[in-house]
Amino acid sequence: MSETVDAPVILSNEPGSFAWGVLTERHPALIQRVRDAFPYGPEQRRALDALLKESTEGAIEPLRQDAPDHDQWNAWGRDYLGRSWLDVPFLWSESYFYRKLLEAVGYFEAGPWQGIDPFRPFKQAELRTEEAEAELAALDLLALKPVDDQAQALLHGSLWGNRADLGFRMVSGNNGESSSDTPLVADDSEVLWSLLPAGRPNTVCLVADNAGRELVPDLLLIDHLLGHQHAERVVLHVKPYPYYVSDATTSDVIECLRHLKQADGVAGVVGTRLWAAVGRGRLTVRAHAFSCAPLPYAEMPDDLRQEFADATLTIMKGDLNYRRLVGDHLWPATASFAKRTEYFPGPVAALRTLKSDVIVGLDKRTEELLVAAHDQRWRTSGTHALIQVR
Ligand SMILES: O=P(O)(O)OC[C@@]1(O)O[C@H](CO)[C@@H](O)[C@@H]1O
Repeated sequence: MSETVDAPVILSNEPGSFAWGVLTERHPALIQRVRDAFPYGPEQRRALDALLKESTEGAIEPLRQDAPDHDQWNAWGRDYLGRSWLDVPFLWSESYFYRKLLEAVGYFEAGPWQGIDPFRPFKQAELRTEEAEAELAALDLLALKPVDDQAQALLHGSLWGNRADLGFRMVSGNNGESSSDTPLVADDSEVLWSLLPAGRPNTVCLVADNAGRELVPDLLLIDHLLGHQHAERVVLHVKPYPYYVSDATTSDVIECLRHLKQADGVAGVVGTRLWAAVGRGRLTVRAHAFSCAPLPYAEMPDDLRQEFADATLTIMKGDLNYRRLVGDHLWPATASFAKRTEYFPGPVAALRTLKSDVIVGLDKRTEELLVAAHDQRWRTSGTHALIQVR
């Protein structure tokens, strides 16, 4: 099979497949959770029920005529509206589901529910778990270690933080604990550090994934990059609106910074430093509309392309960003990461735990060992992780 031409686009219509499970099990469970988490009135409850019915039994319907992005989604969905949710590309249907969930709860509509993040209670609870507290307390000990060890630990903290994804944990039963003793299936961390020599005017774009227990370690890594002159400036890309359950928005960044700032010990010092870095423009938060587009990064608009082109390194966090980076296709696992990302306008690194079928850049031996030990579950179970750089 020619890796660049023929790898099939992932759909959700194969019973038992990962994508099928997301649409038929994960999404209904999420609707129920959101319904239970807020005292929604009859209008929102009816709309949530309608979304459940539509997404499990019906055909894909357009957004409300008065939705601000109605025309945009109609254009993106030209080939998909009216079809079964299971029969269209998984990346598109999953992204559209989150957009429709916001419509159901009145997120964009003038009125009392406007701007209320339906996932906020779950994100908030995340920050206050015992494990999250322990992770912050561990910074006091880490600060005593050699700087290189700190750097590697913070990189791994950010990487494994990606396992703390609420959508994933709702169904897998995974408790979000780190598997950081599992060897990475690909590890280009040396290349990553070599791209960020200290003392140069480097700009790093970090394209965030989840809030809470992923965003906190991302911020800790950013503080290290700034503090040890690996970056003069960091641009933190977040979602312009709630998405994929726990994806970070600007509000989540503020919440995490406040949380850090109020913590004891080193965590509190880091929080104060990051707060000041935002004030000085060394850390910028960016919420580009394309971050919530149902499209691969290969189709990014020119302004975003220019931003990534200008960066010394772009770090893509998480599974969804990985799917968008390499394309949501069933590539052979040994397909080249460099080739899949050659369109990207600058150096790019992926930090991701494996939570969907997409994977490239493995060597044959690694793939064989993974298949022998775990059948195909290693691709989606979140027990494995990678750092890939081009
Ligand atoms: O991007 P993230 O948070 O790492 O992962 C998102 C995720 O949990 O959601 C999708 C299924 O709902 C999959 O792409 C992936 O497993």
